Amino acid sequence: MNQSKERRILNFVLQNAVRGDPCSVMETIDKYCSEKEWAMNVGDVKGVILDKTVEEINPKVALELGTYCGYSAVRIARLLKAGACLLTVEFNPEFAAIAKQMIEFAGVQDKVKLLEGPSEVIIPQLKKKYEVDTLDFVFVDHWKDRYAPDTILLQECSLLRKGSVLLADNIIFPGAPEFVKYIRNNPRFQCSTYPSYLEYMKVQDAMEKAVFLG
Ligand SMILES: O=C(CSCCNC(=O)c1cc(-c2ccc(F)cc2)cc(O)c1O)c1ccc(O)c(O)c1
Ligand SMILES: [Mg+2]
Repeated sequence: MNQSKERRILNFVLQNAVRGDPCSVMETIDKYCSEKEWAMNVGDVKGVILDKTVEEINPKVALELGTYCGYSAVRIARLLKAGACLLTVEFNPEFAAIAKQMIEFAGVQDKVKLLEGPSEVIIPQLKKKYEVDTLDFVFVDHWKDRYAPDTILLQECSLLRKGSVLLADNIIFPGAPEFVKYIRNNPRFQCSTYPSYLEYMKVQDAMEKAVFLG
């Protein structure tokens, strides 16, 4: 049976990156996806915006919606301080299996908990099943029509506290118009937009940062 693109990306990392070196894993994925096969990782350009946001917040508890191959989970986890953790949610079992191996190869598995299932099922479980109190940082990068409902769900589940930061990918391309309309018109969020480019392409994209005001 022919391999999936995600399996080809993982194999390229296993054969070319340095085990235990998150930067090597990120660089190797970026090399493959810019030279061989495009894939929907946040990538090296928007990745710098993600890095700066994580470094500014220095989260103890971070959530990622949309793991895919684990690129941004590795990117975020490498910046987490001792005792901090990233919970990352992936709906697709094939992607989750790839991401698990990618996270382990990068050596960040002790900081990352990969949760497999739909975000609308996982989010309501975070407090009781995964012992989360509130989230310091949320990277939103899953199905674009889930951004708004899941932001509402995070609030309904009391998972946000004054100062919690959401960072949403792809608000220009593919776009998340319902989310942008919801978050920018919501007085409980302080929003800022970071223009950038779609991963590995000369196509405009942007990230939206939203600080929950409580
Ligand atoms: O992860 C998923 C679904 S797949 C990843 C979503 N991401 C995208 O669709 C995505 C797409 C593009 C893109 C696609 C086609 C183009 F022509 C150009 C760009 C770029 C990105 O940066 C992306 O992030 C998930 C769904 C439900 C859950 O409940 C859950 O927990 C997880
Ligand atoms: Mg994305």
